[in-house]
Amino acid sequence: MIKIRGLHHHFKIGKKGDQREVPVLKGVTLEVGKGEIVAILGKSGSGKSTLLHILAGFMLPETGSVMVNGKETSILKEADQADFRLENFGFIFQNFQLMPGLSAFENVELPLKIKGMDEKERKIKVGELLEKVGLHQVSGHYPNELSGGQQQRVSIARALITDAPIILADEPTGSLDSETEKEILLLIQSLNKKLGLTFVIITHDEEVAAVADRQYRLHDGELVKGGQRYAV
Ligand SMILES: Nc1ncnc2c1ncn2[C@@H]1O[C@H](COP(=O)(O)OP(=O)(O)OP(=O)(O)O)[C@@H](O)[C@H]1O
Repeated sequence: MIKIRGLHHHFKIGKKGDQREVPVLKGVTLEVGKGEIVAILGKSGSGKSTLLHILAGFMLPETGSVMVNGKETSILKEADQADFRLENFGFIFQNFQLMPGLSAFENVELPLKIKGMDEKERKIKVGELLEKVGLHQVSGHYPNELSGGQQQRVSIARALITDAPIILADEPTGSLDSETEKEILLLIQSLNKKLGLTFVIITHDEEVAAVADRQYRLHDGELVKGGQRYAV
């Protein structure tokens, strides 16, 4: 499903004329199969977000190859990247990134509107998904009327609504207390099992990474394998 080969990336820092190159990824190779949960651990600044941004096509790698569903994404044109991303990836962020002026229902509905799905079909699809993630009773609430865990459930539903097969999660429980973290990790595990979704989770938290089938650690620009799965 995902095949990353020999990924190198550096950033240039400092003022023009006095710039320094900082290597962040130094030959990252990773394969993720359909229906797997893979966690990428790493300290702050180790390059986790950089790797995720390259995987999602927000950034081009300096060298290396990123294949998603058999397609080399680094050669796609910018407009095609956006379509490819919408079709293949759903995103979950630490700070939820919900639209404050839209209800839970409308936040989840938005990607379908963008895709041009008709209203009747949208209402049915969103209603079913909100039920699956346990939010049907608060579907009319605005983000500021929801708890952190409920907001993250909305953002998970929004990530799933377009039927993208791969969910990229960036510190998905980073803003939540430990009880709510467990709930969200259980939801991720159950969606993985029931819907066969593939998850790539980046985190600095060992407990979050422990829900994954495989864990890797980004260290000195390279991925090191380690860790074992446990049930929450
Ligand atoms: N646009 C940029 N320009 C210059 N340097 C950058 C840029 N983006 C990231 N970096 C540097 O690259 C390194 C990796 O950053 P990255 O955000 O990928 O790390 P991270 O592991 O996701 O960190 P965190 O856990 O704190 O979010 C850091 O040293 C950072 O300062």
